[in-house]
Amino acid sequence: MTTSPAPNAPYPPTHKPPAIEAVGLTKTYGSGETLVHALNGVNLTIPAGKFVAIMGPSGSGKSTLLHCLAGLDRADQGGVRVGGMELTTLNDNQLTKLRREHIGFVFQAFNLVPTLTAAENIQLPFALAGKKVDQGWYQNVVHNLGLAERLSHKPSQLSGGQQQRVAIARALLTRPAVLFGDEPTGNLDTVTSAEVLRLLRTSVDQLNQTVVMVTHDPVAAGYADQVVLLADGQIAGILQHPTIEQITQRLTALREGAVNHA
Ligand SMILES: Nc1ncnc2c1ncn2[C@@H]1O[C@H](COP(=O)(O)OP(=O)(O)OP(=O)(O)O)[C@@H](O)[C@H]1O
Repeated sequence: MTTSPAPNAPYPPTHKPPAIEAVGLTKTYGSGETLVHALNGVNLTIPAGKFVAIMGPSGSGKSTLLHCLAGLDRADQGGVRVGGMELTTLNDNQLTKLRREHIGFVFQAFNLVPTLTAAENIQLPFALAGKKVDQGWYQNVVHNLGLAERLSHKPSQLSGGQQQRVAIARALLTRPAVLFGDEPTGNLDTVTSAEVLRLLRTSVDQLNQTVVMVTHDPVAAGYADQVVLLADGQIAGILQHPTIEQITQRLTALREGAVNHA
């Protein structure tokens, strides 16, 4: 016989609070005839220690959602909690501090400092904050991302994939509550892109990182545990461990829907 837990029973020891909880997010741009509902009541929970891809037709609100979740932009209405911290009530200085200390970013452009070595780039946020790097964690990250042999190289001496690995290592070094990627493989060829996606996967599987990535590429999204589909600023579906074919099918249907609505 199975019994239900008491209503206020503590979570089982394996339960982790979600990495992100967004409730009722709305964001509009413009007014009158040019009014656009970029986000139109988005409710989304992202579990900790998972790899999540955000997909949808062009203009569906992916970047707006990512920016609101990452504290880079503010929603007009609704709440966002990241790692248990409520973002919406923070002022600009508090938000900047939270982003610096608790949130990691990887963009399409690698954003490395050309005059610094890979090691210096990875440790730059700590140098700027005057904080000491946890050497054990640094070695762990560098080892897991396969960068040990490249640490004294400058960005110009590294391939695109290696530069993105340095950017990922830099983001992971602060042990962010969430690592956000905005088209992190958008500038990479297919082979290098696969290498970077495998490493993001490794950061989830080996380092217990939560990764949230916007991508247009069903192959990239195929590395994720969960694909969140957006259409017209709303959640249009969530796919758990989808195949590339399933992702492509759903995206095609959403794009056709978007064209029919236009
Ligand atoms: N700063 C802005 N001013 C006015 N409209 C904006 C602004 N930013 C975004 N929008 C509009 O909000 C909607 C959602 O934009 P968003 O960039 O989030 O979509 P997206 O899904 O990331 O698109 P894409 O895949 O083309 O990058 C679009 O209609 C866009 O034109």
